[in-house]
Amino acid sequence: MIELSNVSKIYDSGQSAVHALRSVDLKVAKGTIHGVIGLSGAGKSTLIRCVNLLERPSSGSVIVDGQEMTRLDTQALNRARHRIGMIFQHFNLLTTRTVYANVALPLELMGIKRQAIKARVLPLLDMVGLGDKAKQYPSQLSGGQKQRVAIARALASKPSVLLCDEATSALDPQTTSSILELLRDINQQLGITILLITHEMEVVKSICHRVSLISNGELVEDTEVGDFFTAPQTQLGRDFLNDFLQLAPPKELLARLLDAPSETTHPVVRLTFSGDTVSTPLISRLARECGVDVSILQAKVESIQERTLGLMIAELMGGADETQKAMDYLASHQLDVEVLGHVQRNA
Ligand SMILES: Nc1ncnc2c1ncn2[C@@H]1O[C@H](COP(=O)(O)OP(=O)(O)OP(=O)(O)O)[C@@H](O)[C@H]1O
Repeated sequence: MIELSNVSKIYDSGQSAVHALRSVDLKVAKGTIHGVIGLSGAGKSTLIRCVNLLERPSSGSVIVDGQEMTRLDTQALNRARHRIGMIFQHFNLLTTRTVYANVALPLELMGIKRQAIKARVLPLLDMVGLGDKAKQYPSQLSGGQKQRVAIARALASKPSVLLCDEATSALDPQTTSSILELLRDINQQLGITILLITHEMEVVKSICHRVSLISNGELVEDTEVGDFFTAPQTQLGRDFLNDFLQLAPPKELLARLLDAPSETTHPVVRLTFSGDTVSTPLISRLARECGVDVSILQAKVESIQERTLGLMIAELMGGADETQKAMDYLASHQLDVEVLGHVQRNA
């Protein structure tokens, strides 16, 4: 549905060039919700704007719905953009137009007749839950309602793709959930493919099927959401996950964490359980079968879509042989084990 191949974008702002995207390959399957997550300045907005050519890539290919976007002339590009709706963080509504007139605008620009516009706009307003707000102006609406108007406007030209540029970043958590629910309904009921960018893991967790992680203009992970939450492949992915789960070692522990083991230290590990391992009594077996004591420093269980994820930070207390046996035991039970460091015994 959307296929970016080898896309690079360099902003040449006179004195210095900024490499905002570096050889990005991205495929978004038809009918899916695909999230792109990354830190500020990573290149998320540039990436999503390259899909409808609001930004023209410096090189590479952008195919949407079978069409190579970079080769279209202005008229053909305008037509192609009718099939690609977009919503923004700050809604971008026209303040002097009513809700109805905002949603009608793209249809007016397409030269559609008044009656046909009415027949399209009113059901759209009903769909986004604003059937009674047609005559109001944006200034009379809440942030969530404004985003609903923007969604209705984006859907007016019956797009097959919806691009969401930080669509919930300006909203409070409750309003965010209701907008995400609306996006999920649009995906499921209308079969619209959604590409969204966000810096919030909650957004990815709530509605995305697949997620890509962007760092410094490069896509560094591209995976199913369940896999990203249970076994991120990069340190940045792990940092996002830990921030989201708020499962970082306590400051007091960090202060005494040593990089290298010695005869007088115990390892401190972060264990990630997923699938069947969540419900297996591994820790008590670990103690029994390997002869170590396990001191649990932090633990959490999360539901990520259909999957359950357990996380734990624990100190494995025992002699060198016992702790090695314990590490082998954990590894053999498909747990993700990360050694965070080592602490002095009895410290
Ligand atoms: N028009 C521009 N001219 C020059 N540099 C730009 C332009 N737009 C973006 N950049 C630079 O490109 C890089 C990527 O920016 P981009 O806005 O795509 O990142 P982002 O991940 O969306 O960030 P944020 O989450 O803060 O919006 C940044 O270094 C940014 O300063």
